[in-house]
Amino acid sequence: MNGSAVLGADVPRETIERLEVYAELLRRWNPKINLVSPATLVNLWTRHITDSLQLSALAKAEGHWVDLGSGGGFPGLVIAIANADRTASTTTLVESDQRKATFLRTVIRETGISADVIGRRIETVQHLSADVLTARALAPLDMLLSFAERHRAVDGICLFPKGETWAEEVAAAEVNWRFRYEAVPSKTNAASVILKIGEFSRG
Ligand SMILES: C[S@@+](CC[C@H](N)C(=O)[O-])C[C@H]1O[C@@H](n2cnc3c(N)ncnc32)[C@H](O)[C@@H]1O
Repeated sequence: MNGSAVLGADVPRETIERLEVYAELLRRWNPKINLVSPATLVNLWTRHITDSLQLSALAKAEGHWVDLGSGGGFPGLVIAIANADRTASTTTLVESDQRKATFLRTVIRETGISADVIGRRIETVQHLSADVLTARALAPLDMLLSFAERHRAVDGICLFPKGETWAEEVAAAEVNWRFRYEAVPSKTNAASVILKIGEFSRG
């Protein structure tokens, strides 16, 4: 299946072409470094690419987008590709596994986009001043908020895709944090949501 068949007319041709380059590289590298579960490759365009792309509609493109624990690039690299032609948008991907960081840099080079890859642990990276902070399948919400406390800009927002146990994660995080959230229904999985969190504090 190719990108235009899944994404449709709303997505610019240049974006689809870059995503197709990315998808091809991912299929080639995956047997060596397991970027995504091999069983999900058959649904790569919905399970990973569309799942990531839906986040770009939930915040303004301008500003600094930071994706933590990017792995094979979901959602951060897909968002960087979607925002590639917007000059006021920058992207940083944080991934401590050096082979995966090398993969991310390869996709950035081959697609001709610009994005920074930091190949270190989130806890050791200097404040990144993220206007939009994303992380998928990285850690429970309680820990994600600790990471966000370190890296979010004043007035920055968090977008965290979460699966069917999202309400339990919210309840567990409320033990240590005060926050309001919006649970935006996922377009790719009826049981999943994207947690959108603005202000939060320890409490
Ligand atoms: C389960 S994978 C998810 C990858 C990707 N976000 C996705 O949804 O496909 C988690 C990734 O986070 C990275 N990671 C875990 N802890 C990290 C840390 N403290 N700092 C930086 N990267 C980390 C791992 O190396 C791994 O690639």
